[in-house]
Amino acid sequence: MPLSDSSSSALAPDGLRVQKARLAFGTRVLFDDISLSLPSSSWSCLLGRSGCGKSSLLRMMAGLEVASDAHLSLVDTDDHPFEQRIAWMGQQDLLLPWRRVIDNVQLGAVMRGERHDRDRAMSLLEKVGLDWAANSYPQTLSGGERARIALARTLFEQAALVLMDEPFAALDAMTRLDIHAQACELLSDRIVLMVTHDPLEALRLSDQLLVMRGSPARIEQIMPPQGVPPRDPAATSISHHHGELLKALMEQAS
Ligand SMILES: Nc1ncnc2c1ncn2[C@@H]1O[C@H](COP(=O)(O)OP(=O)(O)OP(=O)(O)O)[C@@H](O)[C@H]1O
Repeated sequence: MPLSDSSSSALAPDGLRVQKARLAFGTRVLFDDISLSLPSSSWSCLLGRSGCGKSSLLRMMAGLEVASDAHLSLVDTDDHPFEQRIAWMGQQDLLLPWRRVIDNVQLGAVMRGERHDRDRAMSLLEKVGLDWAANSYPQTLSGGERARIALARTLFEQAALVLMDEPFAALDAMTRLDIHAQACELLSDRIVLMVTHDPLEALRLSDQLLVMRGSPARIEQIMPPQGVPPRDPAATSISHHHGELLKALMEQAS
């Protein structure tokens, strides 16, 4: 069975751009006039020091209220506002403990009062290797299994843009490597922007490596290692880039 969920391909734009992003809390300007391009079918990782505004930028892209002085525009390659559904995956899996796994996968549709699509939810559970757990409750599953259910739920949304805020941070290193490979394949036809604190994760997954730094912050692109994600974490190119990336993260932008 092919892993990627082709039902979303028709929704995918050629690319997206964030324009004129600004965030200030009173006189503290976190960023101003930030622009960012997200190519189609690409995975971008956003890194930066704690508190520079990464999660806030993601939340603003998701259309969430962050501050009164916060705005950006999210447009497609024809400069039209991007108004399709956006999927969100965060560090907390937010699975409802009183609902079975299969119902958690379909939660978005349930909340919107849409028709349930049990077959599709089941097929996504199969893709993440958890069809056997469809009728279980989330608390009976491991952290890694719960993360894969959250991934299936994200895929169920059929959103062209997937925003991820440290979705794998709570997982142990080996589980993280497994889920990287699966997420990379399953989300290959989406535009993914992921905030992470883990340089290795970013080097493994990124088509586009973005570092947010400075005050007010700006976003700089760093060349990702050669090869197609998910890259082998033991590859020498990864260890070489790891040092470079850490250096970039530690440097204070002028
Ligand atoms: N409502 C608020 N009022 C004032 N300051 C706020 C508010 N919400 C967030 N901030 C500040 O904005 C800054 C950016 O927060 P944000 O969570 O976006 O940073 P981050 O780069 O994602 O950090 P981390 O990597 O630690 O998660 C932080 O210094 C935070 O304290």
